[in-house]
Amino acid sequence: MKTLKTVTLLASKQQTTARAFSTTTLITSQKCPHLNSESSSETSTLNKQPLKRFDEMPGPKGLPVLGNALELAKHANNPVQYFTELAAKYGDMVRTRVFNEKMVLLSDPQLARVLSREEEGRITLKAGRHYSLDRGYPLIPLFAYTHENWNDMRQVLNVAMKPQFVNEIILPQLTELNSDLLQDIIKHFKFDKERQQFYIEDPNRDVTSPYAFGSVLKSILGGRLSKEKLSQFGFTVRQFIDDGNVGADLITKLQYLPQIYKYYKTKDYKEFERVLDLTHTRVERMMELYKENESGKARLVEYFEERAKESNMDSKCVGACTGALFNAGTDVTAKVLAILLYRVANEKDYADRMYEELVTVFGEPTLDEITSENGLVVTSEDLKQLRLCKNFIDEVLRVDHIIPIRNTRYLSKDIELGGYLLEKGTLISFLDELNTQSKYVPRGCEFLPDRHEKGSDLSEPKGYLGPFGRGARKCPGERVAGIEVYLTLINVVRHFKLAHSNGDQFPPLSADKSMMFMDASKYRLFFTPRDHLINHLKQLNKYQ
Ligand code: HEM
Repeated sequence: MKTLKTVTLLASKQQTTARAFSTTTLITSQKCPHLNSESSSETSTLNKQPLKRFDEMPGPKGLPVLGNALELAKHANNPVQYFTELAAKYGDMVRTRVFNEKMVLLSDPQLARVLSREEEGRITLKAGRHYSLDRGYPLIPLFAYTHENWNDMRQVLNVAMKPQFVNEIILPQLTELNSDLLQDIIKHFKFDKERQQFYIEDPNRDVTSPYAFGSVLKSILGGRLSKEKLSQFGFTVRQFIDDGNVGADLITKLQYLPQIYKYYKTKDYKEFERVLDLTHTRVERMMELYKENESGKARLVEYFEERAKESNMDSKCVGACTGALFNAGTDVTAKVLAILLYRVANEKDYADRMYEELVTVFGEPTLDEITSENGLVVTSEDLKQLRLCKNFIDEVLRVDHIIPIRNTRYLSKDIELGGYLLEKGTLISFLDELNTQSKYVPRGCEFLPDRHEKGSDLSEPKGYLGPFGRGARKCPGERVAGIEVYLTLINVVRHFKLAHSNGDQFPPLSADKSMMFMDASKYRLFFTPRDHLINHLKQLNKYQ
């Protein structure tokens, strides 16, 4: 059952309304031009209307004491569908309650943006906190309470977000992985004789996961996943990712169960401890193996160290932040990249146009991009010229977002939001799903990259919450992820034509515990190599 951190509830309804005009933080949203009047989300204080209370917000009827606990528990395996139904029925702000803990489901992306920027409160992952304190490890922001000093550690993570580091570190490091990515794709090719095309059994597992892992490694530690280094790891990339996923599932499960593990190590907690110990040792091992910067180019770890020193933090903090970035940055990006490939396969006209754009910027594709040590050299000047590719990526991130319930904030103070007074301790989650989004974005359910052209009639209204969030808690890996997405798109489109097994329809995403993903066992992804590769693939005996 999903229960949330216990909150101290405020006083009576009368007190609440009386305070409504005084001590709260005002959070408003611009009125969306595509929004009908019924679902307007401007705060009523602008019209000097009294603020409404949480209980006045539309939402499913709850039971005495339990609130909506049973309903939420019933849908725990598919919360996205349930929350989408709630949003369709009750509107942009839906209230639910688990015992005395208040939750709001917010579907207005502009209000979500303002909230993300204004509110720094976030739920604490309790099992991770307990584990770190038990082991004497520093608390990463996800494990710290909002009232604690989480910001010093967060400033270390934020080093990865500095705009100047895209040009100085992230892109120069990641462009060197271009040929590895293409070689890895080819390595996993199987030939479908009937279709006379190649396919990859599981693009996420086989290609995009190792690439996402390797990209975090390269940008932070400047290292490559060479055979020699891998043999010294003592673990495989797959094991790192799989154990990370086990840890993520268990931390979510333990969050919603009584914290018995504080007194007695339950089976789940022991397993959680085991995988976290493994991750910890593995990150330490990688930091040791790549202590010397083998790339000869700037890398992030030195800047993490510098930032940590400024706040008098020791090297353990740098290790903890590096671990957090590996954990948070691999699985999610791998899933996004796999979906991107299916989109390229689905949008054939766009893929052709992107190919032309890439030829204009980089020239005709060559075999050397696959066989040379680093592959195609991509600079930030090149990226600036890739307008179609940029629009395509923006649309993939808008339409195919894999975390539809996200940017959750745990109110650290009372606020006014969308005409309501919401009390400290309320949990607000943003639901970003096409049906709800299409109230704000013209033809929002359609995949139309050109909407991201400046001045397009179909553009998202200004002030939208992007896929990585905003404010102090936004994703610190945004720039690393952004470059990974670009480079994957560039390399794949230059060398292959893609198709999938679901005809003209984009294959529907599946849901696992908290994320959406493309299920490759249901929908196959096919590759047709461009002409310059055919001999190479014949020499590799791939056509059998
Ligand atoms: C396309 C891929 C990615 C998407 C869509 C994504 C999205 C997000 C979102 C929505 C959040 C929560 C933000 C909030 O609460 O407002 C987040 C947090 C986070 N992301 Fe990402 N992310 C991606 C890739 C990455 C990468 C590559 C890294 C590491 C290099 C990373 C590291 C993190 C970390 C460490 C946090 C937690 C930050 C904290 O504790 O304050 N992410 N991400």
